[in-house]
Amino acid sequence: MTDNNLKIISANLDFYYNDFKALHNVDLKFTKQQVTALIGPSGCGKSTYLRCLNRMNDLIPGTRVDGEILMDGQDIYDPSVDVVLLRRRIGMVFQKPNPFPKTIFENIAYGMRVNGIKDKAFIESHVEKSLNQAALWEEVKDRLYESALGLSGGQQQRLCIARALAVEPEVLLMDEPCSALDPIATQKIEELIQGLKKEYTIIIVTHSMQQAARVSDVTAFFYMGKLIEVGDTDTIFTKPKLRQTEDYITGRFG
Ligand SMILES: Nc1ncnc2c1ncn2[C@@H]1O[C@H](COP(=O)(O)OP(=O)(O)OP(=O)(O)O)[C@@H](O)[C@H]1O
Repeated sequence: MTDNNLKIISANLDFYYNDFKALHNVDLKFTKQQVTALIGPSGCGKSTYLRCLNRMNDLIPGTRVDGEILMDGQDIYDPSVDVVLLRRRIGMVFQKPNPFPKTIFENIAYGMRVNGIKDKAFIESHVEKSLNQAALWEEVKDRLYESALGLSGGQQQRLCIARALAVEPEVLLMDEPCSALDPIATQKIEELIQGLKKEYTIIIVTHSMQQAARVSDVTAFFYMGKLIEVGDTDTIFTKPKLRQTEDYITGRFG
C-alpha cells in the first residue's frame, strides 16, 4: 500500500483525563475509502480515541494528548491548525441522533450558512444532494419545511449523517451510530455506510460484533486503553492472532 492511500496515522498516541491515562501508545493507520471498526469492552477507550481524531477532546478541561496524529501527512495537533476547519474536514455522528430543533431543510443548510454560503440555489442543491447521499431524500422531500424532530429515530440519524456530509468532509467518525435504533433502521445505516465508503474514510465505534463484521474492512480491538490487535476484519473475526482478541470476539469477556 502506498502512503497516498493513508488518510490518518496516529503514532505513539497517549491521552490523559487529568492524571488518568486513558490511551497508551496507540499506533493506528486509516486507509482512504475503507471502513475501520473500533471494538472493545466498555471503558477501553474507543470513544476517547475517536474524539482525538477531530480534537473533540479539546473541549474537555484537563485533557492532554501526547504523540501525534497526521492527516494527509500534517499534524492535526500543530498549534497552527484551525480546529473549526479540521472538524469540517472530519465530520462526526453521535450515538443519539441530535437534530437541531429546526426544519429538515435548515438542519442541512445550517453548516453551509455557518461557512458563509449565501447562494440559495447552491444551498438547495446541496441539501438535496446530502439527503440523497444519506438515503433520506425520498422520505422527506415533501416535508422539508417541517420540524426535524417529527422524524423517526432512524430518519433523524440519517438526517444527522446528511448534516455531516453537507459540509463535504473527507473523514466521517461515527460513535455507535445505531445504538438508539431498531434493527430496520440499523440495517439502513449499515447499507449507507457501505455506500459512503466509496467517497469517505469512515471510522466507526461499535459494541456489535455483527455490525463490525458486516460493515468494516478493518477492525481494531482495544482493551484497557491499548490497541491490542488490528487487521482485516475477516482475519480478526476468524483467525485473530491474540488470545485476548479471540476471547472478546467470541463473547468470553466484555
Ligand atoms: N470526560 C471524562 N473524564 C474523565 N474520564 C473519562 C471521561 N470520558 C471517559 N473517561 C474514562 O476514560 C476511559 C475510556 O472511556 P471511553 O468512553 O473512551 O471508553 P469506550 O470504550 O468508548 O466505552 P463505551 O463503550 O462504554 O462507550 C474510561 O475509563 C472512562 O471512565
